[in-house]
Amino acid sequence: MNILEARDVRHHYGDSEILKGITLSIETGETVAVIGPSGAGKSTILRLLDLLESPYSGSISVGGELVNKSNRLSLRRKMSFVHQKPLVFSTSVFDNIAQPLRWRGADKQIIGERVTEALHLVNLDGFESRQAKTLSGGETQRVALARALVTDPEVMFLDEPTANLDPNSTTMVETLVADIIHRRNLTVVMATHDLSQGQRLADRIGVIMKGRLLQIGKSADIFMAPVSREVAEFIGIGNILTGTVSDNEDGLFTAEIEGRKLQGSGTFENGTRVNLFIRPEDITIATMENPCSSARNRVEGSISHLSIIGPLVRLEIDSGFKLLAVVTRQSAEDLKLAIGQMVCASFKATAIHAVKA
Ligand SMILES: Nc1ncnc2c1ncn2[C@@H]1O[C@H](COP(=O)(O)OP(=O)(O)OP(=O)(O)O)[C@@H](O)[C@H]1O
Repeated sequence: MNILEARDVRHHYGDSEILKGITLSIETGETVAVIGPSGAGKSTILRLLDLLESPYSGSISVGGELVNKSNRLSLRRKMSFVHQKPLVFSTSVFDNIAQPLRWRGADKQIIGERVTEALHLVNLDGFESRQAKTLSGGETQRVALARALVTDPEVMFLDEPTANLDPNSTTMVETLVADIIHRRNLTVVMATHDLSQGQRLADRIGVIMKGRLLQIGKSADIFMAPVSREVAEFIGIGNILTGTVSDNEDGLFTAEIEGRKLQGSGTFENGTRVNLFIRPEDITIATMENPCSSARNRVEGSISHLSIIGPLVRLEIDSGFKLLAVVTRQSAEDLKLAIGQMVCASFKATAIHAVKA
C-alpha cells in the first residue's frame, strides 16, 4: 500500500517555480532517497510530503487520504522530520527528546519510558542529563534522530542526514539509520546529494533536477540505465558519447561516432541521434602486442592521461573521441601503461546503454 502519494505537485517561491509537477508514490516500509544537485528541490519536496508546507498546485495523500485543511494536523502526527542542521534547545538531552511528546500532552511516565527507549535506539544510553548544546556533531544528529523517533512515527524524513558530519560520524549515523529502519519497519524518505549514501540506505532512488523528477527506480536501474544525458552526467557514468544509428540487426544497433562504429543492444530507427553511456569499469584494456579481446566493440587509441585513484588507475584514451577506462594498479604495471602508448579498449554490446539524444 502507498503511504505517501504526490500527484503533479508544483511549488513556487516568489516568481520561481521550484517543483515542476512531481508525481511520486512511496510504499509503506520503503526507504526512498531523493538525490540531485544543490538547489534541485529535494528539501522542498520533503517539506511538502511532510505537510510542513502546502503545494501551490497538485495533491498529496497520506495513507490513501487526500490531505486538506481539516486532516493536515492529524496526518502530520504520523510523521517526523530530521533537518539538515538539527536544532537543539539549550536544555538537557532528555528535555530535547521529550519535547514532541510534551507538545502532544503525553503523561510523565510514558515520556520517561519513550525517551529512554529512543536514546537506546540511537546508542546514547545514559545521555539524559547532558546539556544538548555541548554534544559533538554526530551526537547532536543522534539526538535529532531520537527526537524524531520518540513519537513512534510511521514516516520519517531525513534531510541530508550526514551533510555536516566527518566520515566516521557519517558511517555511524548511516549504520544507525539502517538499523532503525530495519527494527521499526519505518517508511523513510531522505534527501541526499551523496549518490553512494542513497545506494547504501535506500530501496529506491529518485533523481530530481531543476524541480523535475527525472527517474525513480532501484539503484541498479538508475546506475545501469540512466534515462537521459542529464541523469547520466549527474551520477557520473564516465563515458557519454553521441552518435547516429546507421544499422540494426538481430537486436543490435550500430552507431557511428567520429567515423567509428560501435554496437549496442537495442533497436533504434536508422538516422536516430543517440547518447551512449559506457561505464569505465566495463572496458577492458590490452596493449597492441597482445590480442584485443573478442568483445563486439574494439577501439584503438593512445593514452592521453593516466591518474591513480586508490587501488585503481584511470586512463583517458584518445581515439577520435575520449574514452575513460579503469584498470587495477597491478594491471597498469603488468601492461606497462604510459602516456602516448597505443592501446586497444574493448567492451561488450551490453556495456552500452543507449537513449535517444
Ligand atoms: N523559503 C524559501 N524561499 C525562497 N526560495 C526558497 C525557499 N526554500 C527554498 N528556496 C529555493 O528553492 C530552490 C530549491 O531549494 P531546496 O532547498 O529544495 O533544494 P535542495 O535540492 O534541497 O538543495 P540543497 O542540496 O542545497 O539543500 C533553491 O533555489 C532555493 O534557494
